[in-house]
Amino acid sequence: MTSRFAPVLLLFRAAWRTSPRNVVTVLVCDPLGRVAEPLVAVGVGVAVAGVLSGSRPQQLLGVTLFVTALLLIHVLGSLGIRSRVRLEAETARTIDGWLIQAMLGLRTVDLLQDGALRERIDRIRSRERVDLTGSAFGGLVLVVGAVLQFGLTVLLLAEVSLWLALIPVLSVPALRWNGRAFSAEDHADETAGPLVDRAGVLAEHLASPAGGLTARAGGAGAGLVRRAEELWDEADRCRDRGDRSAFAWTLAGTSIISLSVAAALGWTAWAAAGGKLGLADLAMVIALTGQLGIVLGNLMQQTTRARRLMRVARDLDGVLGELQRQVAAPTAGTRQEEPRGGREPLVLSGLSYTYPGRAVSSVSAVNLEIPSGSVVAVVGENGSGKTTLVKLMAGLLTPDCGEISKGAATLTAESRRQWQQGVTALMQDFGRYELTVREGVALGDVEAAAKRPELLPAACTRAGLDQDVEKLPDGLETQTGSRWSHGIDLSGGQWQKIALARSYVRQDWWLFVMDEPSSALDVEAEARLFDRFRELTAQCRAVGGIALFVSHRLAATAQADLIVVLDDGVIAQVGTPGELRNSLGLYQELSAIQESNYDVRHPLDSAAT
Ligand SMILES: Nc1ncnc2c1ncn2[C@@H]1O[C@H](COP(=O)(O)OP(=O)(O)OP(=O)(O)O)[C@@H](O)[C@H]1O
Repeated sequence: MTSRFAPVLLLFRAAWRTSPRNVVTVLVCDPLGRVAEPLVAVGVGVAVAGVLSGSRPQQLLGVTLFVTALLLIHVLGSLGIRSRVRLEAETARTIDGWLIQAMLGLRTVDLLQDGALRERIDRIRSRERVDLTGSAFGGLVLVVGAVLQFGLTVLLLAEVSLWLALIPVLSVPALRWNGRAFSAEDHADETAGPLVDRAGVLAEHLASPAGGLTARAGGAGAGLVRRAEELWDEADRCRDRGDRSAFAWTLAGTSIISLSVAAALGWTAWAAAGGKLGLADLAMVIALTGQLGIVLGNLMQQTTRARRLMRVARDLDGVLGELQRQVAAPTAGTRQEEPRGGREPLVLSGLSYTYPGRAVSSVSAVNLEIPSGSVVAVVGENGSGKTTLVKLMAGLLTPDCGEISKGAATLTAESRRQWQQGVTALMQDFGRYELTVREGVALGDVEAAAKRPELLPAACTRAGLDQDVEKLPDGLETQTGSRWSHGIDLSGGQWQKIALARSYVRQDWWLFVMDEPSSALDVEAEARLFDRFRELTAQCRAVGGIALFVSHRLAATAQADLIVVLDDGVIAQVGTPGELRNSLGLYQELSAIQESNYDVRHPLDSAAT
């Protein structure tokens, strides 16, 4: 019962939160405007009766009713439409805000790694869906209006004759057939949706500067366009099939409605000819049956739309529910001490993690003790689980089993917030925020940056961004990003330096995570970054913090106090740089490969000797 009405309640809550005034206006104006339409016919009937009986007051009443009904239709109609359009646009924003809030409420990214859920969220957040969800509440009110209008029309006809009232009721099957038309369209949309999405990915790629370049450089553009067109054509064929089927059902529905209206008119003529119907009733019935086709058509249209809106609302309710359940998931019997720097080591025991939908664990039974005040390098081949491991330590993923603790603090669902409070991170998939450089860096700790603006230039210098900022037209105030007409697009390395500077803004950390911090940096910038590791080591020692960095560049690991070598999700080796260089194993193998690659002599040099 609750779950059935939950989506409707959700839509109402969203609309009410957005604008109670507009909700009331829509609730009052739309249905009343609809109900006023049959009253025009009543006005006609009363006025004709007044003319026939020669009663002036009755004539006046009829005309007043007629004019008032017309006024109500226009005034309430236009007020209702205005408020509904405003409400729809604003509610769409409220709902999108709720989704973003719910996603931000997740302390881990576990759920967001689930491809199926991501797809559902992306679909709801797509422009078209957001608009549809925003209009859902107004759409349901329109259905209420259409039902009331239909009900009042039937009642007024019943007032004249029960036979007459039965005729529009007979056309109710048209609504069922309309449902079939909706299902046919819906099925076509479901089939065409993934094809359109794939074509969209190709089109988006081709339209982006980077994708356009790939297409031109490789000469693959024509092939990609052809593939996108094939996908669109296939989607169009699916939709055409759906449209044909829907058209057949709709035609059947509208035919039965037309037959009903014709039957109503026929009965009226027959009854009038037989003297069973007075002139006043005749006038009202003709006016009502004239409207009947429109009333039934409107009912059909609104109920179809309502089905679509309800499906979107159910999707939204399901996704929000899933996200919120995760946020509120209780964990019993856990400690909530806040991890701090200090002397206690960070201890991982029996830690394993498997991504949703994957059969194999990305991190398996990891046991590790990391002393406080140390800089730790995590190395290994592609896909060995380095990012997964550091994300687990940062509290961004929830292990399937095992425990992470530091002193009295254990990382649990309840303590996650405090745990993350002391983490600063530069992740491999860092965000490229197209803001000013200052704003992009300040995101590292918005409050600290507002209180102590001097943190920003210092963080830029530490990240090696200062020289780039000097060359930008407005320094720190330069607008970044090619989406803005006055925006400056940055190089991959400059974006990475901004992300690095962001991680340096936070001051009160005990865990500093850098996942491939130099992947986009040039040789000089990379050398400066690792040179500055001495500062980081000193900082770690001073506060008892831990700095973790993931790197493919094994030479950089010489700076670390400890190196963790991962192989297929398990720890293959742990030791100091000296220990690992001198022991046989994966670290030595990988180092040998890298060194031999850097040692390759240029062919021209070889030829000269
Ligand atoms: N979101 C995800 N969903 C499913 N599997 C994932 C996801 N992210 C990573 N994996 C898988 O987990 C394994 C470990 O990935 P991870 O990113 O931790 O490796 P890595 O050592 O950091 O690799 P790289 O050096 O390429 O960055 C890989 O097999 C990868 O395919």
